Amino acid sequence: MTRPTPAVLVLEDGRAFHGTSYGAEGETFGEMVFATGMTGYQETLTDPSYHGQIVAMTAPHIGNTGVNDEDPESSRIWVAGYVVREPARVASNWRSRRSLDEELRRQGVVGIAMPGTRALTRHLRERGAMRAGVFTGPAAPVEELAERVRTSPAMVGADLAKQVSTAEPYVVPAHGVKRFTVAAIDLGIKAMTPYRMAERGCEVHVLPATATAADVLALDPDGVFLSNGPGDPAAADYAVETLTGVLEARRPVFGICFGNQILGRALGLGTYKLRYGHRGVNQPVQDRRTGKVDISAHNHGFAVQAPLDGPFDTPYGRGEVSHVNLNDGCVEGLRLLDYPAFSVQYHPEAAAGPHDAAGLFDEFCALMAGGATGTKGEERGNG
Ligand SMILES: NC(=O)CC[C@H](N)C(=O)O
Repeated sequence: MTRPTPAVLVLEDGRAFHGTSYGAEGETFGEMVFATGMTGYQETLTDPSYHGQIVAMTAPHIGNTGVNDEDPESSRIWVAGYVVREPARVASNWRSRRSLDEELRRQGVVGIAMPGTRALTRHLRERGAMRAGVFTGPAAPVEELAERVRTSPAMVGADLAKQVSTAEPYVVPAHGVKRFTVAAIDLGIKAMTPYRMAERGCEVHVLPATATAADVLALDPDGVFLSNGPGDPAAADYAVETLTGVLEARRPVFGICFGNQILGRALGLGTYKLRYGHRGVNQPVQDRRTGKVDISAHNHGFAVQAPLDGPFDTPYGRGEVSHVNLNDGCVEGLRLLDYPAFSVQYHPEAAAGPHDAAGLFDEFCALMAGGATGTKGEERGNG
């Protein structure tokens, strides 16, 4: 039997974890984060929001159901590196086409299987997300590797949305009768998001991250959607500028995750880096208006800073924090009170699940139907 190739994960603070190579061999650098979903590793790997991050799975056994051709959220794996405790030796599922190990190799994704995923998670929880590197094969001294990690790019200030966005616009047709035209700005969009809108009769025009407000408005959309995406929202001024143009044209707006942060910025709010972020499928989020709690899918390392004690002024009338996270109290949603726009920091498209928040897509459709708010009609009436 051939011996497995050794691998080491080195954090920027010098802590190292030893294991064996999983997936492609080589070396990789990125921000070290952990994801707590027990299911949905394919959706995690292919979520463009993970671009630039090395993801450790806290679920101890990964790869059990192999890799299928239906669940990817984009055309490729985006994680910079992958860390698991114990890879499944057998992939078994009726949809499985190949093993996860094979898929990681096929796509050149460097990973490590190591016993210390729990210690790693506790370390990140105490010290916060930090840069890391995975190195396979005969290892150089850890201090030397840590020094290389410390010279790799940091997540704060990173403008990554443009790197994952579609180069060309494309259209996802409405299922059945078309009710709305949606312009969706792809900052790192997941496949399930336009699908959820198409299911509700939206014809979704997906536009590159650098689309201008003029590009968006040229479609005469009933509503504008801002997607999730990787990187620091403070570095995406172009998206804020586009959204500002859209808000000035008074079109209904819905944003998810990065989109929530961009809406926050367009309203004049700041964003900040969370200590270690939320990545998983069981985060409790409370709707402050109804008190209802949704269990929801998350993947964010930044959050919006907004007043929690009541409505605040924005250039478009009053705004409020619509949702908060019950684990750490951070802002999970924004809503304008005098304008049809809202956003959430989490993932109602539920890929992977849960589906508690799916109704938010219906809320967007209700805003676009616009009877009550009538903003598009108003604008047209005035023009
Ligand atoms: N999934 C996302 O859209 C993530 C948004 C942003 N990159 C963050 O980490 O907070």
